[in-house]
Amino acid sequence: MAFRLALPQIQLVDFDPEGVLLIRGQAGSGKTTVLLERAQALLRTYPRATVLVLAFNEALSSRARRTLGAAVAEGRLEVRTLHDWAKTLARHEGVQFPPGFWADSTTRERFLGNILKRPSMNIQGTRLEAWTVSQWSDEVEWLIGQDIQSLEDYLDTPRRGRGRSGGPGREDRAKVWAVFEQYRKELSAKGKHDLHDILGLIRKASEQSQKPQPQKASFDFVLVDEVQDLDLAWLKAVASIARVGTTFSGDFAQRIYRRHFTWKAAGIELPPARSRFLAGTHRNPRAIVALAQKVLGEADPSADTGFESPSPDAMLDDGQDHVYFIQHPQVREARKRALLHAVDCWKGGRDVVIAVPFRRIADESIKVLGELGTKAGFLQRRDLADRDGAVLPLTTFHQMKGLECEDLVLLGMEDDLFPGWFLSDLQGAELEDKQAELRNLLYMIVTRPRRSLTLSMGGKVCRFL
Ligand SMILES: Nc1ncnc2c1ncn2[C@@H]1O[C@H](COP(=O)(O)OP(=O)(O)OP(=O)(O)O)[C@@H](O)[C@H]1O
Repeated sequence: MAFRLALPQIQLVDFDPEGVLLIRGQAGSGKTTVLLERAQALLRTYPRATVLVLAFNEALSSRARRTLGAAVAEGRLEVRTLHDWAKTLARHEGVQFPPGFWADSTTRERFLGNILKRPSMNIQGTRLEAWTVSQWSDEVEWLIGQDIQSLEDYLDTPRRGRGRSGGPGREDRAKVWAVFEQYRKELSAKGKHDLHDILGLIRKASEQSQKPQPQKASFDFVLVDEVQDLDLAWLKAVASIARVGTTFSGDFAQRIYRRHFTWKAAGIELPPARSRFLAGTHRNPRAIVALAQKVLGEADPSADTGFESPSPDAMLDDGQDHVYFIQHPQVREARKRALLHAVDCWKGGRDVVIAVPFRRIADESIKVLGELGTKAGFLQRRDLADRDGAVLPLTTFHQMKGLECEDLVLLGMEDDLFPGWFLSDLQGAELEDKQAELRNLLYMIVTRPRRSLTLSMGGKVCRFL
């Protein structure tokens, strides 16, 4: 590590290893750094302990592996995504994964589409008839994510959490439940498993091993990054792994998916003394933090999870302006200028990333860059985390979660595109929920760069800026 940890960070690295610790903090405050340092400190203190680091996705597990290289190589510590861990566990217990085992959202929608055509589902003539397959798929994902096991549970579960306000009324839930049960039955009959259903997979492994806790399910210490984006069912799965202590880190202002949990519902005791906040940023210059604060506005993503807005203290400040707006009445021209700026940075050997709200804009931009003689590529997952400058990287906002770069260029900051495109057809509480989620997404993405942020927009500027 090229720097010394600050005192509040050291205190969290060394914080009592037994029980639960939650490390909260604003973007760039060093949550992941502290989490990974803590994993190493635990190994130093308890050389025979088993340690599992759960990263949110492949890009972040790649970052963690790089930092924890030696311990991973020696087999003293495992770094996995939650999905990967559940899969390894299930495989160890003899669960088979034949081709086509996983039902992703496209497969889920196909199954649901077929089920919904059947008159026996009794949807005709109800409000549910107006639902799109993608709304059905969202509701199924919510049922899985909240670990709802019966119609009674479904009727009793409050519609809490962002993105849930528009759920079906009580009178329609029995019908939704029938569709959900049918989906599960048909999926199982075809030997498939819903990709979102991690807890279900672990339960399958338990049944197979005929033990309450399958072998290899436990580690002495578990450290979980980006906890804000876990679903309740995932958190329940995680909560049962550690024999001694679990450390979570996360920032609820960066919750960018429609998922929700409460610690209590997951069976996790979290006394206030064990929920610690890291203030300040070690990543962003002052101008970027100021913009990030504006983006977040008055948002309160979740009162029960202890959100705090970014602090103006401890920002990096070298007296320069690091936020650039590229505005032009024509979107195409604004984008071209922003792309040329990115090319300049890239040719100057800087670690620049271009991020866009939709894949389509990335593909169009790669074409434009090709015409300008620059080799650009769409990168995601590990390729993005391990980028080496061979191509000028483009990616979507979500892919940059937990990552950082030197310079960031954002395309598509026109209001009718971001957030407008995502909000069409929404009203009332659902509209507000979605807006809040997109604010978080924009907050996350604008806080990625260490040096400069460039935003391109043609026409009306994104309302969050
Ligand atoms: N004490 C420190 N001194 C200097 N740099 C630091 C310090 N702590 C962390 N950093 C650096 O600051 C950056 C942000 O750290 P990190 O990614 O751990 O923050 P985070 O809170 O997890 O961020 P985010 O929530 O935005 O993903 C990294 O480049 C990290 O190396």
